[in-house]
Amino acid sequence: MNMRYIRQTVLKEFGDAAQEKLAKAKVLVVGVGGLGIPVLQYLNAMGVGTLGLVEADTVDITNLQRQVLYTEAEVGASKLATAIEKLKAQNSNTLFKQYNTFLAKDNVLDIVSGFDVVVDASDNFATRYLVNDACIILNKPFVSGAIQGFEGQLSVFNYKGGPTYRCLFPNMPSANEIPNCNENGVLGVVPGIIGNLQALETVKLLTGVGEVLSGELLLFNGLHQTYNKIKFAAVNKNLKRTELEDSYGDNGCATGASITIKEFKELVDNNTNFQLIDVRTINEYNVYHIPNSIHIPLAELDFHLSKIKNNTTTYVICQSGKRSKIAQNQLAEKTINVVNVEGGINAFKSIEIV
Ligand SMILES: Nc1ncnc2c1ncn2[C@@H]1O[C@H](COP(=O)(O)OP(=O)(O)OP(=O)(O)O)[C@@H](O)[C@H]1O
Repeated sequence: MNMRYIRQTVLKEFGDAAQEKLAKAKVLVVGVGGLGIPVLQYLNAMGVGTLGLVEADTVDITNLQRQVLYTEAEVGASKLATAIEKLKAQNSNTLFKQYNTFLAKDNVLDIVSGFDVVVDASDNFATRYLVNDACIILNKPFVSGAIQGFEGQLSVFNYKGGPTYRCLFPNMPSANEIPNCNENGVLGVVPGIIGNLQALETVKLLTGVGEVLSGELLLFNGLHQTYNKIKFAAVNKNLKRTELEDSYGDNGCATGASITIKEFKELVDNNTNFQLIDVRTINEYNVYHIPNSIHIPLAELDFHLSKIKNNTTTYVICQSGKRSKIAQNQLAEKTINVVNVEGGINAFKSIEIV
């Protein structure tokens, strides 16, 4: 008998049988932020045998009000490395698989295939649809959580033939339907609540104890302390899929840091030491560019990675902010973290004139 887990194995509904199932389980957690941290801490504490972590972001000062695993001293450090170190100290029996990348179309099937369950703890639609579609192709359930403001949502998708994310939300919202993440506040404790509920659903799903929240969406409102459930049905055409979509757009605002044009302008005006990659075409670059920027057109990015030094903060800019976002995601897949300059040269020129 393993004393470590006695307080849960003593529960007659749980017992040694459920504990053994946890020990054999392999769970992939996508994103080690507000939701991913409580998910990982509890699954690790409770004895899930293998935990996979996908993350390529670094700790930001604005993360600390909700990402409670990280400390002030770790601002700027890799979330993945920092989290793994702490989780290993928490439970040395767990096998950790680390993926220092953002989950993307070209890596999702490889990564997800090694796990029994996926917990989506990311914060953007592109990743949610990607996880959903990969889980359908590979026939894996996934535990989904989402938060905004004082509210959160929770459901388990693709569980034993149950509805998928697309049965509830058939298509990815267009860019102008997605709120700007900078305006997207969240009360620190809310991801803690939803993340813990995701951990609970994962444990139930793995052990067969209790009822899994499949075909139902839990809506949590922190201001009124209400938990409502709505039921939804499977839509046949969404249950089968053999291929990913051609594109999942970019990963929204969450997959990499960005800087407002005002903040960026201050850096330029103060001659702060940084590296700026300009990913526009040569014509655009010749018309106007920020002094000392390094020109690498987006289409040639992969061939010029050696031009990007990794010992300084790197910003990436284009004309309006769209291509630079794509470049940022492309670089993130090569585990190169860059900061996107919001609004690009257009925005830079407009405040230069003011
Ligand atoms: N495709 C992805 N693959 C892996 N991790 C992802 C992916 N998309 C988002 N994430 C990660 O999920 C986490 C979500 O955390 P959270 O919602 O608390 O916000 P954040 O991105 O850390 O902060 P902010 O939104 O304030 O910039 C982030 O650490 C982010 O890097």
